[in-house]
Amino acid sequence: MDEELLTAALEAQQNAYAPYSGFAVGAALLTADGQIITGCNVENASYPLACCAERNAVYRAVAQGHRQFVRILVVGPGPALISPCGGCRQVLAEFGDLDVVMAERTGTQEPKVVPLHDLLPMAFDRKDLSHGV
Ligand SMILES: O=c1ccn([C@H]2C[C@H](O)[C@@H](CO)O2)c(=O)[nH]1
Ligand SMILES: [Zn+2]
Repeated sequence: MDEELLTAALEAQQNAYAPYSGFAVGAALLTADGQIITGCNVENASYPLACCAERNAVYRAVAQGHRQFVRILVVGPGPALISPCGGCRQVLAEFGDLDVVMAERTGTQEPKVVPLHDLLPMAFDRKDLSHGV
Protein backbone atom coordinates (compact mmCIF):
# COMPACT_ATOMS: atom_id res chain seq x y z
CA MET A 1 0.00 0.00 0.00
CA ASP A 2 2.84 2.42 0.76
CA GLU A 3 4.10 1.85 -2.78
CA GLU A 4 0.75 3.03 -4.13
CA LEU A 5 0.71 5.98 -1.76
CA LEU A 6 4.27 6.91 -2.74
CA THR A 7 3.44 6.78 -6.44
CA ALA A 8 0.38 8.97 -5.91
CA ALA A 9 2.28 11.44 -3.70
CA LEU A 10 5.16 11.70 -6.18
CA GLU A 11 2.69 12.49 -8.94
CA ALA A 12 1.02 15.20 -6.83
CA GLN A 13 4.45 16.57 -5.89
CA GLN A 14 5.04 17.33 -9.56
CA ASN A 15 2.08 19.69 -9.44
CA ALA A 16 3.37 21.55 -6.39
CA TYR A 17 3.19 25.30 -6.79
CA ALA A 18 6.25 26.43 -4.86
CA PRO A 19 7.90 29.32 -6.75
CA TYR A 20 8.99 31.05 -3.54
CA SER A 21 10.53 28.23 -1.51
CA GLY A 22 11.38 25.93 -4.40
CA PHE A 23 10.44 23.15 -1.98
CA ALA A 24 7.93 20.83 -3.66
CA VAL A 25 5.90 18.52 -1.42
CA GLY A 26 3.36 15.84 -2.26
CA ALA A 27 0.96 14.00 0.03
CA ALA A 28 -1.28 10.98 -0.37
CA LEU A 29 -4.01 10.26 2.14
CA LEU A 30 -5.52 6.79 2.46
CA THR A 31 -9.19 6.84 3.48
CA ALA A 32 -10.86 4.16 5.59
CA ASP A 33 -12.69 2.92 2.50
CA GLY A 34 -9.45 2.49 0.56
CA GLN A 35 -9.37 5.59 -1.60
CA ILE A 36 -6.26 7.67 -2.14
CA ILE A 37 -6.62 11.46 -2.11
CA THR A 38 -3.58 13.54 -2.98
CA GLY A 39 -2.38 17.07 -2.29
CA CYS A 40 0.57 19.32 -3.07
CA ASN A 41 1.76 22.55 -1.52
CA VAL A 42 0.37 25.73 -3.04
CA GLU A 43 2.25 28.95 -2.26
CA ASN A 44 1.25 32.57 -2.67
CA ALA A 45 2.95 35.94 -3.21
CA SER A 46 1.54 36.72 0.22
CA TYR A 47 3.81 34.12 1.81
CA PRO A 48 1.77 33.17 4.90
CA LEU A 49 -1.10 32.05 2.70
CA ALA A 50 0.82 29.00 1.49
CA CYS A 51 -1.05 25.73 1.95
CA CYS A 52 0.94 22.59 2.77
CA ALA A 53 0.52 19.41 0.78
CA GLU A 54 -0.90 17.51 3.79
CA ARG A 55 -3.56 20.11 4.53
CA ASN A 56 -4.46 20.32 0.86
CA ALA A 57 -4.99 16.53 0.83
CA VAL A 58 -7.14 16.59 3.98
CA TYR A 59 -9.32 19.42 2.70
CA ARG A 60 -9.74 17.79 -0.69
CA ALA A 61 -10.70 14.50 0.98
CA VAL A 62 -13.26 16.14 3.26
CA ALA A 63 -14.75 17.97 0.28
CA GLN A 64 -15.23 14.58 -1.34
CA GLY A 65 -17.06 13.22 1.70
CA HIS A 66 -14.23 11.43 3.54
CA ARG A 67 -13.66 11.85 7.27
CA GLN A 68 -11.89 8.67 8.26
CA PHE A 69 -8.23 8.31 7.42
CA VAL A 70 -5.78 5.53 8.14
CA ARG A 71 -2.52 6.74 6.64
CA ILE A 72 -0.88 9.77 5.05
CA LEU A 73 2.36 9.66 3.11
CA VAL A 74 4.28 12.90 2.67
CA VAL A 75 7.14 13.19 0.23
CA GLY A 76 9.68 16.00 0.13
CA PRO A 77 12.39 16.78 -2.42
CA GLY A 78 15.00 14.83 -0.44
CA PRO A 79 17.42 13.69 0.63
CA ALA A 80 15.97 14.44 4.08
CA LEU A 81 12.68 12.93 5.20
CA ILE A 82 10.12 15.59 6.05
CA SER A 83 7.47 15.51 8.71
CA PRO A 84 4.23 17.50 8.77
CA CYS A 85 4.38 21.00 10.26
CA GLY A 86 2.56 21.79 13.49
CA GLY A 87 -0.45 23.26 11.71
CA CYS A 88 -0.92 20.16 9.58
CA ARG A 89 -0.54 17.90 12.62
CA GLN A 90 -3.43 19.75 14.23
CA VAL A 91 -5.56 19.58 11.09
CA LEU A 92 -4.90 15.84 10.78
CA ALA A 93 -5.66 15.28 14.48
CA GLU A 94 -9.16 16.68 13.99
CA PHE A 95 -10.03 13.41 12.26
CA GLY A 96 -8.40 11.07 14.77
CA ASP A 97 -5.16 9.17 14.88
CA LEU A 98 -3.48 7.81 11.76
CA ASP A 99 -0.04 6.71 10.66
CA VAL A 100 2.22 9.29 9.05
CA VAL A 101 4.68 7.96 6.49
CA MET A 102 7.61 10.29 5.81
CA ALA A 103 9.35 9.85 2.50
CA GLU A 104 11.65 11.68 0.12
CA ARG A 105 11.94 11.84 -3.62
CA THR A 106 15.50 10.71 -4.23
CA GLY A 107 15.06 7.23 -2.74
CA THR A 108 18.14 7.70 -0.54
CA GLN A 109 16.27 7.10 2.69
CA GLU A 110 13.78 4.41 3.63
CA PRO A 111 10.37 5.86 4.55
CA LYS A 112 9.68 6.19 8.26
CA VAL A 113 6.27 5.51 9.83
CA VAL A 114 5.16 7.39 12.95
CA PRO A 115 1.69 7.54 14.53
CA LEU A 116 0.28 11.08 14.46
CA HIS A 117 -0.32 10.74 18.19
CA ASP A 118 3.48 10.62 18.69
CA LEU A 119 3.97 13.75 16.58
CA LEU A 120 1.26 15.67 18.43
CA PRO A 121 0.70 14.33 21.93
CA MET A 122 -2.03 16.00 23.98
CA ALA A 123 -3.57 17.58 20.89
CA PHE A 124 -6.23 20.19 21.43
CA ASP A 125 -9.50 18.69 20.27
CA ARG A 126 -13.26 18.90 20.57
CA LYS A 127 -13.15 17.55 24.14
CA ASP A 128 -11.25 20.67 25.16
CA LEU A 129 -13.98 23.02 23.98
CA SER A 130 -15.91 24.19 27.00
CA HIS A 131 -19.20 24.21 25.15
CA GLY A 132 -18.58 20.60 24.10
CA VAL A 133 -19.67 20.21 20.49
O1 LIG B 1 5.44 18.98 5.67
C1 LIG B 1 5.52 19.97 4.92
C2 LIG B 1 6.51 20.94 5.07
C3 LIG B 1 6.52 22.01 4.20
N1 LIG B 1 5.59 22.11 3.21
C4 LIG B 1 5.63 23.23 2.29
C5 LIG B 1 5.18 24.56 2.82
C6 LIG B 1 5.95 25.52 1.91
O2 LIG B 1 5.21 25.68 0.70
C7 LIG B 1 7.23 24.77 1.59
C8 LIG B 1 8.43 25.22 2.41
O3 LIG B 1 8.16 25.16 3.78
O4 LIG B 1 6.96 23.41 1.85
C9 LIG B 1 4.61 21.17 3.05
O5 LIG B 1 3.78 21.23 2.14
N2 LIG B 1 4.60 20.12 3.93
ZN1 LIG C 1 1.93 21.82 7.11
